Amino acid sequence: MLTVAMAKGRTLDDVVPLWEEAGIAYPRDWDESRALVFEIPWRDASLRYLLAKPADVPTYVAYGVADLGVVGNDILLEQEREMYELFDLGVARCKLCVAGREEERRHAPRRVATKYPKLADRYFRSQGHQVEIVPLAGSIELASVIGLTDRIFDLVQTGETLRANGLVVFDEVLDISARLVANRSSYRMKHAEISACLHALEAAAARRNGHAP
Ligand SMILES: Nc1ncnc2c1ncn2[C@@H]1O[C@H](COP(=O)(O)OP(=O)(O)OP(=O)(O)O)[C@@H](O)[C@H]1O
Ligand SMILES: O=P(O)(O)OC[C@H]1O[C@H](OP(=O)(O)OP(=O)(O)O)[C@H](O)[C@@H]1O
Repeated sequence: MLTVAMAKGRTLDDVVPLWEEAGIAYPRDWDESRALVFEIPWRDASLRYLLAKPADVPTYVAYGVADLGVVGNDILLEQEREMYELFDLGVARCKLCVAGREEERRHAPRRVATKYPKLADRYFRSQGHQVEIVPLAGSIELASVIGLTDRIFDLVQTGETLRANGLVVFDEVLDISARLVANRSSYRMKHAEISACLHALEAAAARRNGHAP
């Protein structure tokens, strides 16, 4: 049995087609169901999926209740838990950016709203700025719109949320995408099953990129 902690929401939506192309079994009804654990046979073993909030996926993997996890590198980098990152799935792509109101651009940053306090602090220090971090749980743009902060440090995909709120990107900091991660001891103890998953995903991703068997 291999247990996979999957980040629900946008990550899951983008990962499912790749899972399908890789031929890895998954429950077709996990969208409609309120259940959080699903078990399904795959090859000569079985896969158990845990549907978790993205920010909780590293916890399940680090504690070893999940052997594998699927989650964005934004969360992995912010949490820095001990685990192996096996593969960049290349989906659920977006960018971690610094943004704000255009008129703030010429002023040095002082206050920054974000869901990623550690990454934001590290980034602004690397730029020679010591800023006050204002941690928020969501709708980060609001902080800049109403002038609570002069910068936000947040994910941008289409740019629609920024445009709708009169904000602009000041700097693109990191490329984000969904990653396959493994618990360290699972990686040793369940190497064959994990490799089977990994190789199926690598082959599917290579076919997508047009260089593949
Ligand atoms: N446009 C995007 N905005 C936010 N996250 C994105 C975007 N595109 C991909 N992602 C990935 O999806 C993850 C967030 O997914 P999602 O927004 O479904 O969960 P959440 O932050 O827990 O939100 P909620 O609390 O609204 O359910 C991010 O960590 C990131 O890796
Ligand atoms: O560039 P876009 O395509 O507009 O996407 C970016 C927006 O999506 C995310 O928010 P989400 O919808 O997850 O809500 P949240 O801010 O409450 O987490 C992110 O935090 C941005 O606000």
